[in-house]
Amino acid sequence: MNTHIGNRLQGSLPKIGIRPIIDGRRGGIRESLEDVTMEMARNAAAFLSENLKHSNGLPVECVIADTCIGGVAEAAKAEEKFARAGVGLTISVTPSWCYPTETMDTHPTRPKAIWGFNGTERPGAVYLAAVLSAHNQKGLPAFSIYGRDVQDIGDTTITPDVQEKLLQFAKAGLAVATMQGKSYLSMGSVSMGIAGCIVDETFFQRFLGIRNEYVDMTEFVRRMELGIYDQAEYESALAWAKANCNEGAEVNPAHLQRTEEQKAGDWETVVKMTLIARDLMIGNPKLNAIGYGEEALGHNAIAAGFQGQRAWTDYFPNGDFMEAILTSSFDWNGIREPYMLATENDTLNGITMLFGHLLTNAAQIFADVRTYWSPDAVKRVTGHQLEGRAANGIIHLINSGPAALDGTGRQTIDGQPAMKPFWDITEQEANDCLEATKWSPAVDFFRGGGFSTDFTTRAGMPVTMARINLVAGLGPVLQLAEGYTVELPDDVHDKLDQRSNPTWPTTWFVPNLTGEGLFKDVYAVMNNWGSNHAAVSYGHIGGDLITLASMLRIPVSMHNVPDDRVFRPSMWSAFGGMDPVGADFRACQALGPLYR
Ligand SMILES: C[C@H](O)[C@@H](O)[C@@H](O)C(=O)CO
Ligand SMILES: [Mn+2]
Repeated sequence: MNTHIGNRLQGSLPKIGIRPIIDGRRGGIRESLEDVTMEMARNAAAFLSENLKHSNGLPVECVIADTCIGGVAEAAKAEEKFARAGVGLTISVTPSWCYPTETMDTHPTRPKAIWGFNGTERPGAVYLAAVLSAHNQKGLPAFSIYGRDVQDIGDTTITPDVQEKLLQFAKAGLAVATMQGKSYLSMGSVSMGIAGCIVDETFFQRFLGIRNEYVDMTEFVRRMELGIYDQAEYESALAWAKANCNEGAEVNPAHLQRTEEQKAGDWETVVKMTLIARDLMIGNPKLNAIGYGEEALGHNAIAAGFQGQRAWTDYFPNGDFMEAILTSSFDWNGIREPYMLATENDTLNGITMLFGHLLTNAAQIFADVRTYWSPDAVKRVTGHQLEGRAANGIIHLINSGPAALDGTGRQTIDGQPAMKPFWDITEQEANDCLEATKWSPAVDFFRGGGFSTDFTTRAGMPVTMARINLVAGLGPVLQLAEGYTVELPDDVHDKLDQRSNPTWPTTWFVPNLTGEGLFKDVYAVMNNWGSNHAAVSYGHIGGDLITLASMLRIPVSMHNVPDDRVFRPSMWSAFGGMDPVGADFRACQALGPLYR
């Protein structure tokens, strides 16, 4: 049962502003267009509200300007209404010719789209072309939505191609607006010299509109020792963990095994850590009641990371239970929105997870990009010939201990494995995810013990792996690969898993190949990955990620998304539409980050 709506964060949910644009000439023209234009706006609003939800489960609201916008006075009035309502992105709609610079949305940072009706009784497409040229000339990029087939004026249906573009734009625009003003919370600092953990405040502030917050991991010790957590919740959480988390095999040599007594203590610690990390991220009113008003507020963190190794894990139980449970869509409180929490405080992977979450509303898998297994290598080691989707080789995604339990693939859509928004997950599915997961005593890397998440993702799940990298002289770049999860015969899996780490969560991934360049073969994808980590989202969401990246002015260095799902502001084609990858880099560089 969906007992919780989403996470409590400060700041209102962004709305979509709909701007009905009209030819302002009175005495016949404007009058003839009023109804059809407003109707187009109402249709767009209804369609978006019916099809979109915020990641916390609440419906997306649209705000329509009070009147059609025929000139600058009405544009300003709409703007005033939008500012009051908290509009985070706009869609201008029109079936007719109107006056571009007098009616356009000139907000400097808000994502914008224009839907120009494809009819010819009145020239909506002429306006669309003219207003896009104005946007491009003024450096205010806008997305162009233009139906493929001519419709009759007054036809209120939104054709499937237009629907797709409205949704792709709106999802990415909502993600941009949702991130704005929130925080990323680093719990600890840089783990084991991993560069992605270094907080680049300029990136957060200027590209994402996110502020950076920091706490030392000693804060966990203080809260555990002084009892700064909700005692009643702690008891129910511990009881739930005991009842629902199956302990996995002990694989440590005898001299490294922790005693039963130590393990019992470790369970108490990891449950407390989970409560504390969540309270640090979003606060907890219960702490107010026990005299900790400041702690009750939290850090308004839409995403966070936990350093773990090694300052913490050399002495305390590792963060695997905390990271796995918080990034999952359920816990002792029931089914709820997953938290975006990066292992090793890899801030760049944490933000990639956040992108995936805001675009899919579902949990994300944090993974080490560990091994490319060629068909020959698998054959040599196991005697097995890879076949089917795995025939060209596989990439072993395996995080160093935790991953969202949604990653087991035990939720389904039409019988196929999926990771779903929390409001679509059934209690049975949550139980199946728990059932498919073992919690094994941590291995030798973790001197302080803890319990790692061991599962194997079910085959046949369409997924997208992605990663933001920071590159000197370039800034942030996004890379992504759409593909599928696969499974191997048990004995083959075990042989490969044993070589890596049998106590950690495995996703066998196969990218969709194009036969050329970075997607020439599976090896090329592995070989061109920009770091040790990736975030894995449910579905083929490369198109949505590309749209979002373009809004933030983050170029995409590597993707395998078919052309018809690449949707960027119209300005991009002027930077060299014959060479879309190069054009993306040039456009992002010329515009600079979204926020100054
Ligand atoms: C346990 C190891 O130290 C792992 O944490 C390490 O291989 C990584 O995950 C690096 O990202
Ligand atoms: Mn790692």
